[in-house]
Parts: sequence; structure tokens; C-alpha cells
Amino acid sequence: MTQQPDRQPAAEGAGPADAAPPMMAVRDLRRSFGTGANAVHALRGVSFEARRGELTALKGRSGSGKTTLLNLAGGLDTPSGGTVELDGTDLSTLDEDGLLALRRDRIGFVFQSFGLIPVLTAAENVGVPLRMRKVPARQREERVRTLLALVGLAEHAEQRPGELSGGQQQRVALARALANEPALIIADEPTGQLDSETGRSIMRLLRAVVRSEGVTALVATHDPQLMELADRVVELRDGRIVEPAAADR
Ligand SMILES: Nc1ncnc2c1ncn2[C@@H]1O[C@H](COP(=O)(O)OP(=O)(O)OP(=O)(O)O)[C@@H](O)[C@H]1O
Repeated sequence: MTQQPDRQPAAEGAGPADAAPPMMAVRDLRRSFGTGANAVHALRGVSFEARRGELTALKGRSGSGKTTLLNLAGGLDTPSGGTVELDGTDLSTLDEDGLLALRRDRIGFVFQSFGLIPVLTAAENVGVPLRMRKVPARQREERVRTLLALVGLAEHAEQRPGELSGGQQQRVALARALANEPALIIADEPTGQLDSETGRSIMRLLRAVVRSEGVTALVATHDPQLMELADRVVELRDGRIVEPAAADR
């Protein structure tokens, strides 16, 4: 296709944000499991960057390496080669305590199965990461209130997960992931257990909070609705990024 879309003078990508260093930089990332003939090369040299306020969707068939990449980006696993940098810090320079602090303070995780603590109320679940950082009670309550309002659950603060719908539970999980004002949100199939309408509303919410809170999000998904909302879609096949065909660029 030769036709160029009309561009305004301040076209995307021309602003000062583009000059800022990336919040996350993945460079030539490799991860193999096992050795010799039995080795599985889950990632074979993956590189991409993401900036503040950007949502990157990660797609690919089962076994293509999505979860492996999320684990490495979240400091839950160590690469066989290459680097992950978060806000200028190369994760390979951190020891176990450093990685623990990074995961607690700078990364919010959202899971397909929500991962809420059943005996705690929505407000208490959102407050868990703040308690872990020993944020004083009054400040914690204020932040929890703000976060529950942000995800549209101000009226449900005292309900336990079992009393909430799947979509509401995922909203609580998103609020919890945002509690410590993370640099990065990592989400693995966040709409996988939701019907398509509820999934869409979660995706829209995620899209909105990523922008409003200036977070960077890396989201593995099979959901075409999410891919439409993403700033970038990274497709993995057999541990490598599939470059878009020239006609699609
Ligand atoms: N701990 C491990 N030990 C051995 N092989 C592993 C391990 N973790 C992942 N693999 C292999 O690495 C490859 C990539 O797996 P990964 O879980 O990253 O894929 P995925 O794209 O997330 O798949 P799905 O969509 O099913 O979750 C697969 O061949 C998998 O079997």
C-alpha cells in the first residue's frame, strides 16, 4: 500500500516523550531450558522498547515464549543471554534482595486468575502491597480509596472477592497492581477468564490507567480486543519476534 495517512504537524512519535529514554528496554533476550539435545530455546534473541504510558501487547501461539518473556521482564527468572532494563537499571546487576525490592516497589503483576486473597476485603487486598512497604495506615487508606475509585469500585470496598463478579475482581487486582505507583505492569492473559464484554471493559480500563498513571504495560494476550487498544503488538513465534510483512508496515 503506497497511500500515506494524513499527518498533523505534531504527529505521533514526534513529541518530546519520544526523546525520553525507554522505560523498558529488552535487548537480544535469550532463555533456554535444559542442555544438549533436550534443550528448549524458549527465547532466541528478542529486542524491543516501551515508553511511559505505553501498552505493549504480546501475542503468539501457546509455547511461543510469552510467559518466559514476562517472567524475565518481571525479574522472576534470569536470562541465558541479553538484558532487560527497567528505568535504566539492568536487572542482571541486581542480587536477590534487589530483585525482590524491584518486584515489590516498581512492578505490578496482574494474573488471569486475579490472585486475590479470599478472606480479605477488596480494600484490604488493594492495601497489601502498601502494608508490605509499611506505608502508615492513614496514608494507606487514602491511597486505597483513590485506587478503588480509579477502577470504579468505590462502592465495593468492603466486599470480599467471593462477593464480586470476575470483572470486579480483576478491577481489584488492577488497583492492587497500581498501589505502589509501579513503573511497569505485567499482565498475563488478564481477560482470559472473563466474558468478552467484561474483558473489553477491563481492557479499556487498563488502557486508560496506563495513560493516566504514566505506567508502562506489557500484556500477554490472545484477545484481539486488547491488541486493538495496544500501542504496539509484539508477536512471538518460536521464541523470536515476527516482523510485520512489508505491506503491513
Ligand atoms: N521451566 C521450564 N522448563 C522447560 N521448558 C520450559 C520451561 N518454561 C517454559 N518452557 C518451554 O519454553 C517454551 C515457551 O513457553 P512459554 O510458557 O513461555 O510459552 P507461552 O507463549 O507463554 O505459552 P502459553 O500461551 O501456553 O502460556 C515452551 O516450549 C515451553 O515448554
